[in-house]
Amino acid sequence: TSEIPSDEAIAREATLDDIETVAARLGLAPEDIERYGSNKAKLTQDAVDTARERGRNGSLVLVTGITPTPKGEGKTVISVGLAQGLSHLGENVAVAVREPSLGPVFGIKGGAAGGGYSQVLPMEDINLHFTGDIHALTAAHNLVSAMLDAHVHHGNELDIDVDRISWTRSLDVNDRALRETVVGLGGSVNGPPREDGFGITAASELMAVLCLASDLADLRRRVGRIVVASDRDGAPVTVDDIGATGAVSALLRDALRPNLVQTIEGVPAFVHGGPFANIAHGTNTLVADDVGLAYTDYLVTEAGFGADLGAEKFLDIVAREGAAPETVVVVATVRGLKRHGLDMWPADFDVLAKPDPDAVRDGLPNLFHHVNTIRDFGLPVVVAVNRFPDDTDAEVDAILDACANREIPAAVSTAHAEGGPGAAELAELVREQVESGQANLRPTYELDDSLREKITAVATRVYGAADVTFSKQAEKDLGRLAEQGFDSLPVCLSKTPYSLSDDASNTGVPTDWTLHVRELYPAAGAGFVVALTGDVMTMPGLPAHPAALDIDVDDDGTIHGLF
Ligand SMILES: Nc1ncnc2c1ncn2[C@@H]1O[C@H](COP(=O)(O)OP(=O)(O)O)[C@@H](O)[C@H]1O
Ligand SMILES: O=COP(=O)(O)O
Ligand SMILES: [Mg+2]
Repeated sequence: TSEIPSDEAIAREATLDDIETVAARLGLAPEDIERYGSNKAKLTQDAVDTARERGRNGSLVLVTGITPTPKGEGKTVISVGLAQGLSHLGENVAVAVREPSLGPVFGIKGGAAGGGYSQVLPMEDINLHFTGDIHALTAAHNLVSAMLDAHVHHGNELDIDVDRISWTRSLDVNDRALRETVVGLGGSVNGPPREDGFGITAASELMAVLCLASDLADLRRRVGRIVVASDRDGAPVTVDDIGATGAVSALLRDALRPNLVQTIEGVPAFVHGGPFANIAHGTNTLVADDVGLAYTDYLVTEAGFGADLGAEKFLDIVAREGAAPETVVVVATVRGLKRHGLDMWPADFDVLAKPDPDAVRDGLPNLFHHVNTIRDFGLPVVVAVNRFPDDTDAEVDAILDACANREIPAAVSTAHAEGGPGAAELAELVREQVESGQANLRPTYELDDSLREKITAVATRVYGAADVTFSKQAEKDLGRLAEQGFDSLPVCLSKTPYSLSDDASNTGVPTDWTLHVRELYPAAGAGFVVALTGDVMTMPGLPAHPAALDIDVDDDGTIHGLF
């Protein structure tokens, strides 16, 4: 067992700088921030506008990873640790990560604020209510639902087909009981009854819109374009059509401004936006990246799950409008590679804790698949071996030796246990790769490719699929999307994160497999088409022993059990 105190104990021991001191490290004056207490702030609109004028001077470093276990392999920890490591090298640096969703906080994964001596603080605030952005998104999302049902109730002038309302409701909770619901029961005063359901707020298209909008005017245009239903002629009905655009934009006005906090070592941290990468595009807001790049020389940011999900979506969707990375860090862990080497699903963490260098070696093909994917995008890669306390030298060396044999720059990080100094070697390697100037991003597909070609390109070149099949429903969707002019949008594939394929039990690098696309729908506001594969759900469920069982608060207000 590791002798490192719990994340919560470390967070409680930490002394935080006043948020104005942190802002000053970015060259921001007190009037550039709106304080939310002494350790949190939002940037003012003026500060965001000034950042836009300054342009993206800094270099973006994207952190991704191998195909993970359900506990995650440490991308957020490495993102924070690397930013602290670069700061120790004297670099002007910030980190940008997503805001944790209450779903995983009370579910399996816990918070997403990093961990150990590489976490962003104040951890409790960030993991719970923070500055209210996710609450605002939930309210805005459900206002659209309420106005949609009210429109149907009061005469349905738009002739909305109640059996083809694609906009379900949202809550920031893991609750499988809400996946399929019926609303409008109780007679005509409440009706008409219809099938509905809930997705987790992280999966709401409003979350994606918040993360991709460049400013309030752009957010408003995107909100208005969101397709919420079809009418009885099959034509799309949008948020504009039901008149909800203004109210929704008003609810999201403050949420659009980036949140500023700090890492445990005082490095400025933007925590803003929170889409997951299996059911959405999985990276923080474009605004936070732009502000971070305007005020620093290095901005470290993370894309969710493995490189086949968050990184592919960052590079093929976000980087088309936002900044492209100068270097990509692929995080590998002994436990994550062992799981592949042992062909293990579900992950048994007791077995994974047992030293087994051979199993680590047998799992390496998964790491090299992701390294090759990033190199195919035209970007330099650095492998970060995120060392856990019980990892043995033999297991760590198995990874380092194999990287050395393939001339892949790699470094061990002990940033979880030691903070920035634990990522010094990693920071040196990353700085070298950034300064090499070799980055030359080339996306997986062109926007004028058909949706079918785009999906096939991602499936074969990034996932390693041999072929792609489209269900009858998906074939119909392809036709309708082309008719409605959505063919020129990028694609956002919704897939299990636990396998390169659409079947979580396929570990390592599956070969000779076919990706099954079952349905597609337009995220016209976010500006991409979502393709559903396998049985990925937009509303996760709680496990038998959810983290919530171990969370409590003392009478003096001290919260326990968050991690
Ligand atoms: N080196 C490490 N030692 C111990 N725990 C770690 C280490 N790296 C990550 N963790 C823990 O593992 C979990 C997943 O880490 P996280 O950075 O959130 O992964 P990801 O962002 O890839 O999902 C978190 O609870 C984190 O505190
Ligand atoms: O979207 C998932 O993000 P993590 O991989 O950081 O949990
Ligand atoms: Mg993370």
